Amino acid sequence: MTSTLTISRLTKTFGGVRALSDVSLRVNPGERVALLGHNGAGKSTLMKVILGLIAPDSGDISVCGGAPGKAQARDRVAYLPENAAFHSALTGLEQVTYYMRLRRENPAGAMDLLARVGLADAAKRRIGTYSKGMRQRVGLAQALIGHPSLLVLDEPTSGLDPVSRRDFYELLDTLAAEGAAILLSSHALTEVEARTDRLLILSGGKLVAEGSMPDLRRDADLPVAININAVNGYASDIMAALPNAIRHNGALHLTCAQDEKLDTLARISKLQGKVADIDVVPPSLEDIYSHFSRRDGQ
Ligand SMILES: Nc1ncnc2c1ncn2[C@@H]1O[C@H](COP(=O)(O)OP(=O)(O)OP(=O)(O)O)[C@@H](O)[C@H]1O
Repeated sequence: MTSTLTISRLTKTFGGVRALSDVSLRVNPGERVALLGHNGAGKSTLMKVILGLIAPDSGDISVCGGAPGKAQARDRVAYLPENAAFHSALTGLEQVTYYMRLRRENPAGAMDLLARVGLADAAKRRIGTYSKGMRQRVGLAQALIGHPSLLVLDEPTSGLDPVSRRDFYELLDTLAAEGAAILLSSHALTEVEARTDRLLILSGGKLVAEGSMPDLRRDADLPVAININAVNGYASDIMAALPNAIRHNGALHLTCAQDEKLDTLARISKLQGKVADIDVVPPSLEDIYSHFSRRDGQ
């Protein structure tokens, strides 16, 4: 399959700051890919390079088969900035109509685009009266002009309520099912885990991890926590059988490597009658993300 976006060994330096260092990645048609990373990790710089707004120092990049910023790429790429600004006196319909004209598209399709993002009823209201979620939808309608093959979305759901977020991702699902490639940056781990196909983690300008959440969980290989509630009077017996266990707030806790989990559970099950209950707590998304996005000194 030909990738919609192919980046190979991309490097970008600002003065002495290495914003991107040897970054390689692909995004295929129909794929929803999340770009994660701490503040200053290089996400916006990567998006600006993809859009052709800034030139890399070195590396190769192909956007929809063309060079970033050139006509072939620009015709097929859409960008939604985190805080898209609109003229508050224009209606949603006027805004989208105006941008359709700029892109030499037939403006008769403006209402259909607004309907697609759930703004048909508010299309003739001034944007100044719209909520943040509604303004974000205008931005998305604008981004959808001309059926883009690649959508680059900078924190598209920040500030949206849960229902607006769900609607937003449902629309992205439809676009991906139609073949669009989607690259979105986000700090909302739970939502991107559920709603994207693949995660890319940038840290200090380097791509430090890539894959689905199960892939990252396996690669991180973080310890599993096990909490044990002892039957009254048996905590010491359990601690003697499980030397790694520590007592905290009346419960017993231990951690073990992923590949020791079944052995550890087998040892606990032999303590039947002494154990009232156990909880097995896998590493959280935040643990896995912090593991990969750790910076020096943090
Ligand atoms: N025009 C510029 N001049 C100098 N340094 C810059 C410039 N643009 C970005 N940088 C630096 O490059 C690094 C990456 O910045 P970038 O904005 O790409 O990070 P980010 O991951 O988008 O961060 P955030 O989540 O805060 O938006 C940072 O150290 C930033 O200060």
